[in-house]
Amino acid sequence: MNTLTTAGSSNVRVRRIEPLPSPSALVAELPCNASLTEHIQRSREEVRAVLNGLDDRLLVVVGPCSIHDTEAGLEYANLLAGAASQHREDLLIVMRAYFEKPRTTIGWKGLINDPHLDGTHDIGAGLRAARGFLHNVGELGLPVGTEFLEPISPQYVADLVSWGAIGARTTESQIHRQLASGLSMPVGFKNGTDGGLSVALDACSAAGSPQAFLGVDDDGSAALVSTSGNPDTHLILRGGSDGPNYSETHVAAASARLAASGLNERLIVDASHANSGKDHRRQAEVARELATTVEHSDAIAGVMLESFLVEGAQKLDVAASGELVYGQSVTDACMGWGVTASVLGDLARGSRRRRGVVDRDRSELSL
Ligand SMILES: O=C[C@H](O)[C@H](O)COP(=O)(O)O
Ligand SMILES: C=C(OP(=O)(O)O)C(=O)O
Repeated sequence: MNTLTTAGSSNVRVRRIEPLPSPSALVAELPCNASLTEHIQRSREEVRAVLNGLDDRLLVVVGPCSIHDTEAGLEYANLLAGAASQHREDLLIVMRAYFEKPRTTIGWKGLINDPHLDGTHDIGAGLRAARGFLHNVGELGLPVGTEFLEPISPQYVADLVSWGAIGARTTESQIHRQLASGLSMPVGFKNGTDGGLSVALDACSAAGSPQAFLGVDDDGSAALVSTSGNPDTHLILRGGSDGPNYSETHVAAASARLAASGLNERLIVDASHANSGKDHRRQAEVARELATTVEHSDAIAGVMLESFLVEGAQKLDVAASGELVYGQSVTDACMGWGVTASVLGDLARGSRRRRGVVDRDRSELSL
């Protein structure tokens, strides 16, 4: 149903306006039951404790650049749940499940915006698919992290999310800082695409403060939203057009700036994006370097990795209905599962050494 009014000077360039289900209607279809609620609350607390240094594990946010096929995403989630359990003493693993993609210019904007990958933009189905996916991954006992891009979509899915990110292209946006101030989970801000840290530091301060802004309520009606501020904001280093920023020197300098600004000096390092030049092979090398840095850097609370079942990326042409390779990214290139499993092992070893736990591999070797 098109509810567009074109009278006079309004909506001159709008083609259609179609109603969507309200957040409360979608939540009622797929409610967050008591055990899921308990899991989400507990995992948010765990993420918070790691970020604040109260839990000495390393947070690892790992998963596809974007979820475009929920079946392949769930197969990946099952593998990751196994790794999360294997490394639970050393790593707090959160699955990266991104449904909204910020684009440099144009391109597929993610499962919520275009779930059929064909330019039909069935956002109602996209919201339902994203919520269903989060529900299924939550049932596996795996916490999920996502990027929040649209200011309205969190009302449909945020109750199932344990960690949130604001991307490099929106960290400077007041709308996204306001949104983060009201989100119920810890939220990381990426540094700017130019590599600048100031925008992310400003974002952490703004999102940590109470805000009042325009939003929607659970019934989808326009509403004034007043927030208390998010005390769990933090920085994510993702490199920039001025080069990577994952080295120990970069991390120490960023941490010192955070401390000087009265912000959490512990941060997350993204091994992908401008820290790897979007090259999945380079990403694995960066991640292994980070595993070594972690051993003697308390500033690194977490690491982000882009990983899927099959390595690399494939081109998505929304106009052509070509076959897609199952389990391979349609946005940025990802590490394949085999390399990911080995990188997780290295990160677990780095975390274990930082925690001062005797490394069995090493002590056995020295016997
Ligand atoms: O992580 C994803 C991409 O890096 C980001 O969405 C920008 O992608 P683009 O430059 O291909 O549009
Ligand atoms: C878009 C992303 O990253 P960035 O904002 O750092 O480009 C992402 O993590 O998917």
